[in-house]
Formats: sequence, structure tokens, C-alpha cells
Amino acid sequence: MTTSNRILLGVNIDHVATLRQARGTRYPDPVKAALDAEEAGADGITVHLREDRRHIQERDVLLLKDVLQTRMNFEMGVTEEMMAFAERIRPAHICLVPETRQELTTEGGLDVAGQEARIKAAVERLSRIGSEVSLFIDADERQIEASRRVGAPAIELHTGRYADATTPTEVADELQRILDGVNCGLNEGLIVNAGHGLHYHNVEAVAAIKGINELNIGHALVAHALFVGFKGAVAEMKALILAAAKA
Ligand SMILES: CC(=O)[C@@H](O)[C@H](O)COP(=O)(O)O
Ligand SMILES: NCC(=O)COP(=O)(O)O
Repeated sequence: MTTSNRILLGVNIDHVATLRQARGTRYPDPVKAALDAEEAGADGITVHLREDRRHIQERDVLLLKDVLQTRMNFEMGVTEEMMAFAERIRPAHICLVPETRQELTTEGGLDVAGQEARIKAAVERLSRIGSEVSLFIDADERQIEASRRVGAPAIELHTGRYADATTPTEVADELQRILDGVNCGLNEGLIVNAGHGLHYHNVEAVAAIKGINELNIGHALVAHALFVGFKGAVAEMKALILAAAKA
């Protein structure tokens, strides 16, 4: 098991696009946000091309593919449409996520254990284009073991329950669940990332967990950027997670 304290920040720019789509304007441009994020220390850029296109559009992904200097982490549902698009884009990283049209945001992790054959086929197909495939799952031993069995090199643990916890006991329980999930993933030989719902007041405890490779953070960064600018928001988050990882 690695106990490295190096931790990467993946900046999710979906909600820059949410603001643009609210009015159907050309601004704010998520591509500009991505370039600013890279200048401010982002280690990668995450985008989720939802089936309903509520925020990120194909145009964004195509432009990002050309201009990013770091790497793209392309989040997608396991559908034929998305598989074909990913094959065209060939992103460095692909994260398979569960998706329903009605949800406000991604609720829970992908049920890998319940559909191993389908996920295995998707992982094999996407690995053939040279992408590193990760699975967005709950910090649950059953799902982590299934992720290893289907051949994914990486997982991203869904931190939404931790972020939504309200009492100190709930927070501690959810944090312990993430810690156990990280250790389980590392023991299975997987690269372990984490994300969802992380913000400036809850990120440090997660960043302090040894062995996490990358945190993917979006909504809180875009919200904070309204007040300090996108570069400032990314730089502040990066400093917070690096300090927490070193402590
Ligand atoms: C999979 C994931 O956690 C992120 O992509 C997050 O979903 C941001 O986008 P939404 O707010 O549309 O869910
Ligand atoms: N996969 C999680 C992610 O990319 C960012 O989620 P959020 O910070 O927007 O909740």
C-alpha cells in the first residue's frame, strides 16, 4: 500500500457551462475556465458530457481536446452514444458514472458488482483507445472488488455522502468509510481518486487521507470563482489540499 502524500487536483468545469446554458449565451466559456485552471495549478480538467446536455456540450469537449496542456478526464454514462464519442475523442482518462435524467446531480456510485459483464466490456473497449478508465463508485468493498475484477485500473470514490453529512458522528462515519475504501482500493492494486461535493470547508480531511491520487472538484470552485476569480479559486483549493496532504 502506498502512503504517498502527493495529491492531484482535477478541476471540473461543468458548472461554468451550467451558467452559459442558463441563457444560451456564448459566455462564460468553460474552455477559458479550463485554461485559467491550468495556469492556476490544476493537474487535469474534468468534464461530464451528460446525456441531456444540461451543461457541457460536444463542442466544449472537442475544443478542450485541442487546447488542454494537462489532460482530460471525460466523465460519461455507459451508453453506446458516449462510447462512440469517447472513441472519437480518445481522452487520457475516462470515468464511467451512473446517470439518470431526473437527478439534480450524480446520486450514488456506479453499480459495478450488479453489472460486471456490461462494465467489463465497456472498460475493455475504452482501454483499447489508450484511455485510463476509472469507475465512479461508492466506497463499498463489494464495488471496489468488482472494479478490480472488471479490469479498471482506477476508481473514483463518491464523496457525496460525506459532503452531505450533517452531524459530527455522520461526518466521522462517512470519512471512515472513505478511508476504508481508499485502503481497500489500494490493496486491490487500484489507483484511487475521490470527489463530489467537496468544498473549501470539508476538503482537508479527505485530502489528508494517504494514498488518494486525485481529487476532482467542480461546483464549489465555480461558486467561489464568482468572488475571487477562477484562477484564485483554483489556487486556493490547490494550496488547501497540498497543505492537508503534507500535514
Ligand atoms: C460524476 C460527478 O460527480 C460530476 O460530474 C458531477 O456529477 C458534476 O456534474 P453534475 O452536477 O451534473 O452531477
Ligand atoms: N467526479 C466529481 C467531480 O468531478 C466534481 O464534483 P463536484 O465538485 O462538482 O460535486
